Amino acid sequence: MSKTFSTAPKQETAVLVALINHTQTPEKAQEYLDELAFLAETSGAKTLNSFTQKLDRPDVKTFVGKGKLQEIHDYVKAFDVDMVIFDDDLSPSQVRNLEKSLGCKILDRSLLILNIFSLRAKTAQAKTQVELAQYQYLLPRLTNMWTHLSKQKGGIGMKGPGETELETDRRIVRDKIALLKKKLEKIDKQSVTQRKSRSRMVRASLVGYTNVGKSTIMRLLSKSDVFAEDKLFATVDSTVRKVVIDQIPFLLTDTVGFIRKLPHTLVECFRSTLDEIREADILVHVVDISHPSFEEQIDIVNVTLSEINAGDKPTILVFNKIDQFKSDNESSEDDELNDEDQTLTLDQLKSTFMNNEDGSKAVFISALNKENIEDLRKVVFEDVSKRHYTIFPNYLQDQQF
Ligand SMILES: Nc1nc2c(ncn2[C@@H]2O[C@H](COP(=O)(O)OP(=O)(O)OP(=O)(O)O)[C@@H](O)[C@H]2O)c(=O)[nH]1
Ligand SMILES: [Mg+2]
Repeated sequence: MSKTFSTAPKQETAVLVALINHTQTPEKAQEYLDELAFLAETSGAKTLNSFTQKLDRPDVKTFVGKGKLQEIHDYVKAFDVDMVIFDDDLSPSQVRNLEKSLGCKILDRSLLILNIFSLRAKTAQAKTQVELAQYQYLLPRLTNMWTHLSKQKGGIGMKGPGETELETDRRIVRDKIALLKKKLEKIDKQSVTQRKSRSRMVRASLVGYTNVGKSTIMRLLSKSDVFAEDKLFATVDSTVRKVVIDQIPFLLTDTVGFIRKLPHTLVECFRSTLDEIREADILVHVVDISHPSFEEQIDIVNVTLSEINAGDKPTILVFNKIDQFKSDNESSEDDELNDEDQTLTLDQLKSTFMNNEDGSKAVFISALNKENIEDLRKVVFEDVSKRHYTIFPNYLQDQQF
């Protein structure tokens, strides 16, 4: 967290707001706030403070109650904060009320994630997908904040007689959505053709929560230069590389990471990118074992995989960052207040996950220190070659001609 993206003097400042429901422990709530702060940092904002309120359901008008709102207001004024970021989606009227009461930019979690995606997207496909998701997010919220749109687009004859600005804005956004959808359809057709042309190879996809080390592993396995960074959603486009292990070629895809409360519009718009996962023969599910909530993250990834109909593929579980897991445990042993059997040891975790009844495999590695990478290669290779020989029973003979 200490590394910030830029030291430019004009870095925007933010405060975070989250609700804690009765099922959440204070640790869990803190962790969610840390993740939100990480998202804010990734999009370039500096978090100054965070506010929480114990509430099972957000206040319909202002998300938090009156007293809390006053507290946030006083802080925002005192420190001249640029934006307040809420951990859940806000309704248009909540945004309006909050803007009025707090007098600064109001963002919710989806908007933040969409921002990051738009900063990260590189290919035409990803850019179009994000833009579409942004407009779809915008459409139902076109009440107050975006009326400037029509002013920008004014003068190009869009504004019919008797229409209000808002209606014009809505039409502009709807037209834009239709246009982007058409554009995406065209790009998607091209990628389907591309995927078909390489369908003669086994396909494995790296999947997992964001920032777990997928791109780092991709780089190790394919010896290629894939962008990895300690930021959320470093990868938004999927990257495909041909990998050969023991004469058997296969395709390895690095994909966009998943996260809690991933905006639904985003999942929808990324459908074609997620096709890479859906059409994969094998999933390599990467987990950051040093993260306190790695088990919850596994669940979130599994739920998201089911949502895109990729829930029942043969899967290799790769527990990454074992280097950090050790040091975390060592430091907690020094802590006298630490509840002794709170965390399982690495050995205990290994015996839990390596003896899976469903026959799925687990490997424990450190991509950073290149620990157990040969094991990983072996396990991936076993599954790839099994699959390969089912598709091409005579592969080695064929190769001789
Ligand atoms: N300590 C430790 N750090 C690691 C390990 N593997 C990767 N990292 C770091 O974790 C961060 C995220 O790695 P990435 O490879 O970008 O993760 P990713 O899953 O591709 O992330 P997204 O593309 O953002 O979803 C980087 O700072 C890596 O250097 C590891 O084994 N140990
Ligand atoms: Mg990545």
